[in-house]
Amino acid sequence: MDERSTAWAAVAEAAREVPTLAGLFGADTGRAGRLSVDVAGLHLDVSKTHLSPGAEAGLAGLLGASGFESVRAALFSGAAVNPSEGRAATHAAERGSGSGQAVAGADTARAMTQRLVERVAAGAFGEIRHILHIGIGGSALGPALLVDALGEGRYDTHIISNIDGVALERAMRACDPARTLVVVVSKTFTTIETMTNAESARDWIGGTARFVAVTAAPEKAVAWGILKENVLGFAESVGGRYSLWSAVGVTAALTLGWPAFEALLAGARAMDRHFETAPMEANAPVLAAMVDVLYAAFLGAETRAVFAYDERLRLLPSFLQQLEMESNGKRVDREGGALTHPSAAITWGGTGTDAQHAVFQLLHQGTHLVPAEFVMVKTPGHGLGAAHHRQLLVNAIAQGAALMRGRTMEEALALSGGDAALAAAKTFPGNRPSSAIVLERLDPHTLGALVAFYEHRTFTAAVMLGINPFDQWGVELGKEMAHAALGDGAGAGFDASSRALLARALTNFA
Ligand SMILES: O=P(O)(O)OC[C@H]1O[C@](O)(CO)[C@@H](O)[C@@H]1O
Repeated sequence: MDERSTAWAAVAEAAREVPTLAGLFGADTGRAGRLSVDVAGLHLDVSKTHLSPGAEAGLAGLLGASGFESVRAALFSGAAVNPSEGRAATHAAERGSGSGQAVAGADTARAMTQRLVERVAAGAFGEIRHILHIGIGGSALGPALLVDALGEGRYDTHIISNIDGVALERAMRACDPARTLVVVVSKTFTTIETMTNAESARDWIGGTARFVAVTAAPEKAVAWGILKENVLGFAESVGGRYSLWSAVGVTAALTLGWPAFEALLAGARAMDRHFETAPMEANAPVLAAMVDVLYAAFLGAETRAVFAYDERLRLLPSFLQQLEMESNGKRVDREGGALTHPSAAITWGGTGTDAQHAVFQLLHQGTHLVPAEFVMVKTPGHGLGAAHHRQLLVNAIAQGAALMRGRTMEEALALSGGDAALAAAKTFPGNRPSSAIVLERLDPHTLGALVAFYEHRTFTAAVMLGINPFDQWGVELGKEMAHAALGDGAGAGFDASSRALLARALTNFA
């Protein structure tokens, strides 16, 4: 057996004997403190998970056997960590972390982005009241998270992604075309949804004078009609789902102001430093990744659920779905060999307390194992008084406590007047895992740290799983087949069912 296989087998062995959560706390009175980390305004607590001392040691061994320290150094130095595309992954350089040429390139690109923000404020595009951001996937989800989380800004900002014209039409109705700046964000500048929406926006405005492009293919944006001075570039080595730190963040920088954008980058840099230097047992992204891999690859959890107990973070679950599933939803390893173990879990979630009244039944009493994550913010985002926020936070914490504690049959019988069937329905198995993240406050700095935490957690899990988190070949086939069917209108290469569906669905467009 090679070193990685041996380390993998050691984790599997530790996972076979993992104690209950109550047992883990009983054996270690310092567990809550030992498995909590404070960094950059973020408190992480993974103590209510089955990360036993044996599993933690095994996973640390797996990281060592997977060359974690050298891959992490390669990430920050700008070396090619994305083998299937032969590229570096320079998102940390975009916020000024690490070394190598990418950091200097990112500094220059950032200065151009700042200049654009200043030009808009100085009236270079006339009086701007609305921003219409057009992009999809990584070219929309990050900016949308930032703008939604950090509240009302200087402009009325709309972020449009879907090809369904309903989305764009609704935004158009809310905006005055004469006072709208359109920001078209597409790394490739070929994505069909984005280009179709951009064309409709161009028709609506009647030209491209108030258009800005953000792309790794600036020549395509210019050929499309956007003035060269309004085109912001970013490097090919910045993946879409990791791109909000680059010029892709310009909509957030415009809406929230440049100092806020700088604070976002500074928060992420603080997390970068922690990730690079903190010891494994006190390294927040590493600990969280160990938990993720333990459940997904060793304990059979097919999903993990993230609940934002804060309305301002309601887009966090959808942002994380792309970050985690597009990064780590792979079936081959870095060398192209078939994975012999599960890759990442399916990420899903919602907001609390809403989700308690919708999906928590399954978490508490269903037959699936679902590690839950509760994300909270200490300070409220409203001025309505303490009752709202107190209830919000207490509910999040009570859910985690209830998942772990459960309710025994004896306790349930006492509540059911001895009715055994009712008592069975009222019994909770408990021993169900959760982790908690508490932010000191929600501001650009802590949000930057939070997003960088999730990026590094995803990367660390990929290292343990042996996969490349920076490519996304799995999105190509469906795109290609849609392209072919748009060309011939009949789906010549499709199966019989899909051809019949095409014929039925497209009768209005013959
Ligand atoms: O920025 P682009 O090139 O328009 O791509 C948008 C998104 O499409 C994807 O390639 C997936 O289809 C994502 O990875 C990316 O974020």
